[in-house]
Amino acid sequence: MPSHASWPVSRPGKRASDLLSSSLPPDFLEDPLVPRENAKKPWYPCASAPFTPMFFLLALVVLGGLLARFWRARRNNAVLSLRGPEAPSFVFGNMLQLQGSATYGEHEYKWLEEFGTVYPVKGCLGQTRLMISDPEALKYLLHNQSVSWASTQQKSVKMLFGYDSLFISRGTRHAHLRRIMNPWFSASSVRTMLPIMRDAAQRLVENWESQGFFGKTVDISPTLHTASMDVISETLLETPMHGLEGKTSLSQIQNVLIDNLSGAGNVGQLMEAVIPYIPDWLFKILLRLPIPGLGTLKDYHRVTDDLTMKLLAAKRAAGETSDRSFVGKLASANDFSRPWTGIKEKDIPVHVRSMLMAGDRTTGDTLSWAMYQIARLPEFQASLRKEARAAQMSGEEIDYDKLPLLNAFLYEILRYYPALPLADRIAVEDFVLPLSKPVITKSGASITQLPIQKGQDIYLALASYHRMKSIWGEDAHEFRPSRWMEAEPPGNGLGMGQHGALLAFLAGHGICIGYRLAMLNIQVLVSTLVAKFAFALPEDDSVRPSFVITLVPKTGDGKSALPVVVSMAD
Ligand code: HEM
Repeated sequence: MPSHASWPVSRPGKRASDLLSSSLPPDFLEDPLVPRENAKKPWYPCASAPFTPMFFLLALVVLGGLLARFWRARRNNAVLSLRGPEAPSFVFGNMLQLQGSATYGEHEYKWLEEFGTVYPVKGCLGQTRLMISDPEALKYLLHNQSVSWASTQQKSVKMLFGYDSLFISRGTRHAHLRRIMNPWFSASSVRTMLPIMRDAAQRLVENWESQGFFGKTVDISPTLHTASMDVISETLLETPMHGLEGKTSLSQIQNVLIDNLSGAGNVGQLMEAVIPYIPDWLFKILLRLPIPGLGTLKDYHRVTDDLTMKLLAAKRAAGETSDRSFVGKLASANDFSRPWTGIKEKDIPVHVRSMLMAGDRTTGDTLSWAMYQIARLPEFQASLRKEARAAQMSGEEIDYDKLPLLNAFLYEILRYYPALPLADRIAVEDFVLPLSKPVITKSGASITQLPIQKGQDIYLALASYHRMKSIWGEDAHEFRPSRWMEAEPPGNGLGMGQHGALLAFLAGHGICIGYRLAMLNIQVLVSTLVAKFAFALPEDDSVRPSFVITLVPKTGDGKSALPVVVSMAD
């Protein structure tokens, strides 16, 4: 088993305290990654006298909510008639098997074979969650408004980004925000970002060359994340962040935030079950308490508010507030004639943060998995290199969508390692879910549709859906890019995703707004790196996908890392 101390890590820059550079507000923390509160202080609010009533109030609210939910769920609930896995414990239900297994899918893919595409699993504290990978059912949920983001996710979004985020807006407000933002994410607009992407790819090459780790086993994941994030932040904020040079790295600050949120392990699982019962007003008060970790969140808000507002002020001074930039588009949305129209100036940073965060780990992890599979498949790597070099040497502008091997490979990466394997939802009304094929209940009855009650917790099981043999073939559990090079992409005609039946970017009204930007960013980085360098897996490779909200590469010792052997390609 490799020890971490033995691999050089492809660090984008210097020390943690150097993460934020001169482009940030001068009063910004010396080191935002170090919580400012004394770490020895108890973190729980009831530890000091003034918080005691607050803690008991919170406990009462949560207990009441859990009991009411439990009682409602028992009433004539068709979901309970379905077969599903036994829960190893009441406290954690099946959640540790689902989200905490060393290799993501260890249990889930077996359940898919045993219980089919619609089955209940147990959440924490007796909750029932419905796992759905049936294509008809998914299509229904993606194109209707019967479900919304689950309450815990909504609260996390409000806390991380702010209250007007695209993620949690619904109906006419959601459609309005998409109308304002869609043009910036269109194919023609994303093409104008190519120079920034090429520049980031070139700087990544130089960074690796200057670190001189060729021939060694190196954890390349940090620099891959930083390079992709440099692109996203520069395109959104029109300011070079130079994360690769060790200056401002929003990616690293965001990583600390996400790690704080997702690294709570078993406690985090329980919190997820409890948070929905905390009313918004109480949640807002809790966010004001001196809880360690919230300092980093406040600093992140301060930095992103400041960067956005400075950019806006510069645009105003230059009379450019309605230009084609992202912030320009938001600033010119000033028609407040209807309740759902317009974007208030104070909310512009909310949308910037939503994009920065949404594009961060998703892009970085997808890129990391691409480099992992390139290292794993030497022959395929050689063909990919040939294609990339031929395109570079053609002397013409590269159309990355026209590189057949690269695109087949990336679609397979997105299928095999969907950045979001589980999308959390909650039913906001009673409805009847259509199913593409009958499901057999515990009593042996065959049903072709399933009544769902308002309040039902649901997982859109995207990773399971991507492993369904009926769509992807008998070899659905194999990584095989050539499936995307057949006459028609797999699942074409099912009317599911934006390419074949792929749901890595979801579909319907909530389809990932940034998928073109993400694809081009990854295409440019992968083809630049594979043209220049050769990659191989170390002999003791133990990398596996692990669930940390997204699918993160982790080594056998549980560390987030992607160790590969890098050398100059012939
Ligand atoms: C490979 C990279 C990416 C993947 C796999 C990905 C995947 C997804 C998925 C699955 C969703 C739906 C989440 C849900 O509803 O539960 C989503 C939504 C979203 N993504 Fe991405 N994403 C990627 C990159 C990006 C980038 C680069 C941006 C922006 C810069 C972005 C912005 C968003 C936004 C704003 C939403 C919410 C859309 C809405 O609700 O209307 N994503 N993404």
